[in-house]
Amino acid sequence: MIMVQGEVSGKKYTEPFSKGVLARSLTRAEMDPNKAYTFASMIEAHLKKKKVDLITIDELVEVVSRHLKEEDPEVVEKYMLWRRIRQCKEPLIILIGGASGVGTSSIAFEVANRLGIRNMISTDMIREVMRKIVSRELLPSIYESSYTAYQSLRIPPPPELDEVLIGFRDHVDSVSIGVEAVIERALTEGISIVIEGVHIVPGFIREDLVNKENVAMFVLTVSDENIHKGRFYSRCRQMWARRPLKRYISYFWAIRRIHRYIESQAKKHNVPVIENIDVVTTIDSIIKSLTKTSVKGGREVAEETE
Ligand SMILES: Nc1ncnc2c1ncn2[C@@H]1O[C@H](COP(=O)(O)OP(=O)(O)O)[C@@H](O)[C@H]1O
Ligand SMILES: O=C(O)[C@@H](COP(=O)(O)O)OP(=O)(O)O
Repeated sequence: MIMVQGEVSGKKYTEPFSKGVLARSLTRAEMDPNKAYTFASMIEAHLKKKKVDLITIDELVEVVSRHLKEEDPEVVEKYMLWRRIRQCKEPLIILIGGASGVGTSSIAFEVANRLGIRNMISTDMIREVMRKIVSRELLPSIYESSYTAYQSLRIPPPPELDEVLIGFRDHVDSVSIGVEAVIERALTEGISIVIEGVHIVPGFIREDLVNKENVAMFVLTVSDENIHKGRFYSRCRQMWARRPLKRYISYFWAIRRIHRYIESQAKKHNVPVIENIDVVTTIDSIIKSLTKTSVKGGREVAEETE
């Protein structure tokens, strides 16, 4: 049997070589699942032929990338990027924001999947919990949607100010307290997590949290209004969708204003803005950006995920 030796927090461990585990990491680098399994079997055969009975993870990665270079040069680049992110000692907290409908939940799911992160929460859920704790009288804006929050303002803003944005800011300001609590808990427990939704707005979450090396924020945009509108149609087509299309379409004008505001906040706070047209391109830019910024130095693995 071939044993693989890894290291967690300075402690060495060994486990049997698994074609399934290797194949899964290759599919995360976008290799076709069937091909990934065949490739993993080929690596196993190669190690057996070389009479290897113990191999370190680093050596295994070297063997895999050497063979991958011949097989599929594109996958090797993605595989190495994925490895670098996994080599971070700290938990990874990924925040994905954007106006309703730009694709934060779809992209968060894909990113979590690609990185093997098992925890994901939407800010809508955080808001829902907060609604059970705080009364409507005390905090009326969180009982609204982000794009209708302006209707709950107790004192109408002066006419020169945009009431939609005043309402939105109020709404996000409150939900951000819940978002901060989730980030703090994840940091304390050492849990990697993806948090997504319209309440992830640059400038609203405490700086001491967002400035941490292992906390990364992204803002998604869809510049073309028609494409953005189309996303509501595609979302509501799903059989289980319970969100009324009419509501999003009738407030689409407000959602677009919020879209512009979130984008401007991202630019002001140097948060990467990613145009979410093609899912694969969006995910690739998030993963690339993560290796450049939040995972500085490529440190030793905290294998939470496998
Ligand atoms: N890059 C993309 N290309 C095509 N459709 C997308 C893309 N991102 C999201 N969608 C689709 O757009 C709709 C809205 O996406 P969703 O993730 O629910 O948005 P949000 O969570 O930001 O409101 C869904 O039907 C989703 O499948
Ligand atoms: O407040 C909001 O803008 C949306 C955000 O949800 P997503 O569209 O981003 O999933 O929630 P709603 O109140 O419509 O359920």
